[in-house]
Amino acid sequence: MRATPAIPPRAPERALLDVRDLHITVRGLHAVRGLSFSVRAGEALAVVGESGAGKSLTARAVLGLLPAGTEVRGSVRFDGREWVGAPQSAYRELRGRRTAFVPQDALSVLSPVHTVGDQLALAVRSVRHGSRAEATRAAVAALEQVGIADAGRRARAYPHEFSGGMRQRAVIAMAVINRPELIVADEPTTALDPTVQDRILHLLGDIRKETGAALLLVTHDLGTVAGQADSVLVMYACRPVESGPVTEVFEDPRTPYTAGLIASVPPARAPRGAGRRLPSIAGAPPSPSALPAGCAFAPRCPAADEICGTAPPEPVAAAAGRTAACHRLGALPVPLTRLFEESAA
Ligand SMILES: Nc1ncnc2c1ncn2[C@@H]1O[C@H](COP(=O)(O)OP(=O)(O)OP(=O)(O)O)[C@@H](O)[C@H]1O
Repeated sequence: MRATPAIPPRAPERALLDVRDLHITVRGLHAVRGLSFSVRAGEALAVVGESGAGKSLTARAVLGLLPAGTEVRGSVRFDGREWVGAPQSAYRELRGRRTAFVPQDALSVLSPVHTVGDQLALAVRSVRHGSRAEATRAAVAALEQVGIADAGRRARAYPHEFSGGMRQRAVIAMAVINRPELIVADEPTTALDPTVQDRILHLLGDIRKETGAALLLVTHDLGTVAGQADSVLVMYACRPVESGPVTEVFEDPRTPYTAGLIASVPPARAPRGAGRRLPSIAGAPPSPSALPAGCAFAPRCPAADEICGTAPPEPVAAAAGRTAACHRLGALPVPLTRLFEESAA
């Protein structure tokens, strides 16, 4: 039975961030199509999917950081206020005060000509009254909070004098220094050495819990989601595929795409690539400019049927607090991850 509407109704309990039927068109490319999700105060939501799914555009749309010439339709409400169509001046007020952005590349937000401490102090003074000395003390304390040793001295260094991991720590310090209610992090560790990635992700998770901020975390790596997020939203080729609490989605994925992503996550304790060959999803996602008429995952899906070529599946309620978009819901093998383990054998 498919009685559930395609656009889920607004959450009864008011969400801090509530996105409904978001569409983003960038330079004529319809790159995000009908995305709905919400994040409650203090909650961490991970948005996961392969390259080109539309994750970064979604994260940037929330903060009004989209490139010029981008068209946004739908609704993005932060604390009940509608932001789609708001002027940039309003977004500037929101960013840094109530929300913060952690990008992939720290150098895109740190200025090369000011010391790290001065930049942090400036961030403090842009929203709080107080003396220069107080702002500098807050900057040093924030660097200590993100685990930078000898923070007083380091605050006087320039970004290029920091390692990549330290720069990303400084960006996290900058993001949390004004105690935002929402942190949006777009692949915050992708640019880093793999040995540093886990530490930075854990730092972000710990800091978020300490400050009580909500987190919207964009990642292509489902393996990082388990310890860092409460809920997950899986995207594929511009559209939502599945959403729900992380533990439930991991234990019991409802769509073949999510199952394929889970099957290819290395076992938690094994070093990456060690042991058995991990099954992966054959093929690559389609380009957003050439999506098939039906389900965009059908050409790669071991469970695809004729119905899958008819139209893109709409997300429907799959269980309490969960949605799934698949024409074959209810007619799929259990557990779904077997689909991919068998195809890799
Ligand atoms: N400034 C832009 N100009 C033109 N096309 C863009 C622009 N930004 C994104 N796109 C296109 O929109 C689609 C979605 O991009 P987005 O960056 O949101 O994907 P993603 O899921 O974050 O993938 P990745 O992990 O590779 O960043 C892609 O096809 C991308 O090429």
